[in-house]
Amino acid sequence: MGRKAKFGEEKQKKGPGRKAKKQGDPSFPKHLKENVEKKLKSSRQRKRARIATQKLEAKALLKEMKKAAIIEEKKIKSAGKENEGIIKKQVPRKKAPVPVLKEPEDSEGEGTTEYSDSDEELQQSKAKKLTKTAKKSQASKKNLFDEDQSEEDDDNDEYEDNDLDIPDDDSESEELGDEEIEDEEGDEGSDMGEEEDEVEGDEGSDVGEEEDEDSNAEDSGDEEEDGDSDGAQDDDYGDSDDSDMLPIEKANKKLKKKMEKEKADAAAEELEMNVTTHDVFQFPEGEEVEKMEGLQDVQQRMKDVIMVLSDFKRLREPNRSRKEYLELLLKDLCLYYSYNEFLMEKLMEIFPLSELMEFLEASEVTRPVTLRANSLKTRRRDLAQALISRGVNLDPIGKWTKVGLVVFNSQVPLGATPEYLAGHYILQGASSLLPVMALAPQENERILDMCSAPGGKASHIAAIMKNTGVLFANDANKDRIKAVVGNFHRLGIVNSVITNVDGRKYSTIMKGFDRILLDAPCTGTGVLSKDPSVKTNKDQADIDKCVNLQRELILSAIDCLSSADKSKSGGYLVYSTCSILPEENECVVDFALKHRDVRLVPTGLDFGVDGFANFRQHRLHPSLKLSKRFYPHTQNMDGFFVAKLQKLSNKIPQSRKERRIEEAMENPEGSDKEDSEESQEDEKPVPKKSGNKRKMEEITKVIKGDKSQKKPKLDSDQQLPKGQKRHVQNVAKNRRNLFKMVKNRRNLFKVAKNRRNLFKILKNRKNLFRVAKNRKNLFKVAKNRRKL
Ligand SMILES: C[S@@+](CC[C@H](N)C(=O)[O-])C[C@H]1O[C@@H](n2cnc3c(N)ncnc32)[C@H](O)[C@@H]1O
Repeated sequence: MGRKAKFGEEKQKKGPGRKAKKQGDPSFPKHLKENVEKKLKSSRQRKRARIATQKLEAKALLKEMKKAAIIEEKKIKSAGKENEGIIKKQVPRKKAPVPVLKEPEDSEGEGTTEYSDSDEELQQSKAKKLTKTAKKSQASKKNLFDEDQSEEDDDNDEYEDNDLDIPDDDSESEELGDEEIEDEEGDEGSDMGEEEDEVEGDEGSDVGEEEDEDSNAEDSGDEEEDGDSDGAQDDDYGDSDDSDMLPIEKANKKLKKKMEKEKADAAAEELEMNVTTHDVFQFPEGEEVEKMEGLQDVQQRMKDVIMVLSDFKRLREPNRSRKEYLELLLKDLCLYYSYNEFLMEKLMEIFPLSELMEFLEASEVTRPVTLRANSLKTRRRDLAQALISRGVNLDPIGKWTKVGLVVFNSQVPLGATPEYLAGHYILQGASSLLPVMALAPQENERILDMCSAPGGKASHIAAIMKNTGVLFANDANKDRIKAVVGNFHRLGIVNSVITNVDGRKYSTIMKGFDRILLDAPCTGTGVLSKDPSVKTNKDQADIDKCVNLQRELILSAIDCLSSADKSKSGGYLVYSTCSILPEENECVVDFALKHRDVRLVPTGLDFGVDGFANFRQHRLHPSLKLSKRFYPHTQNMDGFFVAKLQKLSNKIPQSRKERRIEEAMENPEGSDKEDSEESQEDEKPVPKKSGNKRKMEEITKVIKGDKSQKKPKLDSDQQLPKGQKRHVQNVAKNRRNLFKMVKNRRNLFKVAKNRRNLFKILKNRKNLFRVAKNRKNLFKVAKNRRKL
């Protein structure tokens, strides 16, 4: 039998039964006493009362689930698209508490009891739970690192430091820890307000009446009652399949249905919007192009144009070309994302439209703060523990690095913690770990970082070398080199020589390095979120300037390198930039492949996008696919390029063009094929001599007649159509002129020859005068002699 409500009476002591312990007797205000007594006469009414209570429970749960779903959705949005991403755990261990709904399946009784509290109680219990789990969360992280430590105490190598990888099946405490974070966020609370009201409103309308009438018949506690209640639920939900379900399960089912419906509605809405767009979008005329009310209009037009371009045949306006649509899109993209047209065009050449949008969006979002644990001074797990205890929320970056940590939020400035000052870590973008990993430095090697300031990658190299061998850290910028000195001191690097030399001249100073990192100066088009000024201040001249410097630096770096046959460990060069422009990346490496005896080898990085082997008019070496590109929209890291080269010998191969010129000099009659591709790639101009030679050959051909070409047989001029006749006449005229030119030239030669002869004659004349003078003198001498 169910417990009866006691109106105004003192509580009766109960026995030690489970239910008696769990729940006190229900009590009601006295003024309701009479009504309730009347209304609690039939068992049917009591059943209905139970249903009402269950409904209440379900509503409360529903509300919780909605809250969690909204918070989760917000988090996912803010975390950006990281599905493919390497830094996946930017929003770590945050799960909507939806799975909690399954709990009652395993432990029915508990589930019912746990969620049968009133709304307020539920909130209170949650708050308590959160306070507990807030502590638990930090503790659990510590434990995680502790476990790693005990497992890997003998592990000193950062490449083997496989510690912090958090299992996918996150612990409960982690989930709850996140709930805590969610609750702390004030704005979420305000977002939820509306939702709560809605739910409460629903409650009122659904069960308000029954609640008033029957809420005192809460818990029967015997089996007969349970059976009845099932029946009652059947009545209520009208679904015989649901009869065995707990209210929580029903609530879950209901929520799922609601979510599906919302999803379907959203899809339908989008479809409708698209269809409308198809019908409505008209290419703007004249001033309409500039006349946009706001960014939303621009955005809508961009979407429309992309849609048209995606199915151009069907959706275009008949008299409009693809170029026109692209130009309109270019304008809108520049306006919407604040780029200059030059850079936007460059980006449009690199990415297909859909990917371009992803890239642009990702470039609007700042990348997560990441740091590298300095393995010379600490282990990543120890550092993580220390920082966690200071209120830093962090995680390993990903499985691909053993030293990187991503920071979600911090209560302390990361550049001023005792750990930072003691050199236990350095703040470094995730992407800047990649070139060093590709370089794979070894202990006791001689390594050069040609452009090292401020020393992030160089210090990473030194750490992997474990302070053995010699690391030359160079930079041409005197001021920036100071940062290298500072960082090296802080990080405890003692195997390094810091130099301040123009990298282009380094090979004249020092050679014979086992490995070289050339992290070249570049336009910075991969780090737009860090430096948005790049969006507007770059032009072709900047790119050309960078490319020329990069070409010179890469050749110089190769010249500094030991070749594979001389260096025990290989003679490797890693070329990297934080630009995504192929001109600064693949094209520079391709240039090096043509001008030095090097080959591309795999970077060893098993993620990222393959480099371009073809790009627009550039036909690059196929092995350029071995290079790697990294983008903010695919890896959630700065845009980056990494290529690894191995030097095979010190030979300097001639470029094809140089070979051709030499051949032409040796054999002027030889073939003179044009290689358009190379003429674009190579900077060196063709010597004038060869150009004149070619011109002369052409002239001779015209004069003598090109035997290789069939002459058209002409019977008479009358037989030719008008246009051709004129052409033939022109050719004849030109031919005559050429003859004249050649004749004149010959005459000029003759004139010159005659001039030369005249000079000779004059010279002879002078000599004759001299002879005559001498003769006169001789006569005088003879005369004097005779006199004597
Ligand atoms: C991309 S930054 C290098 C970043 C560095 N590798 C790091 O990880 O901290 C490029 C560097 O190249 C340097 N640089 C520019 N021209 C140079 C040259 N001709 N020779 C050597 N270094 C140069 C710049 O001063 C700049 O510090």
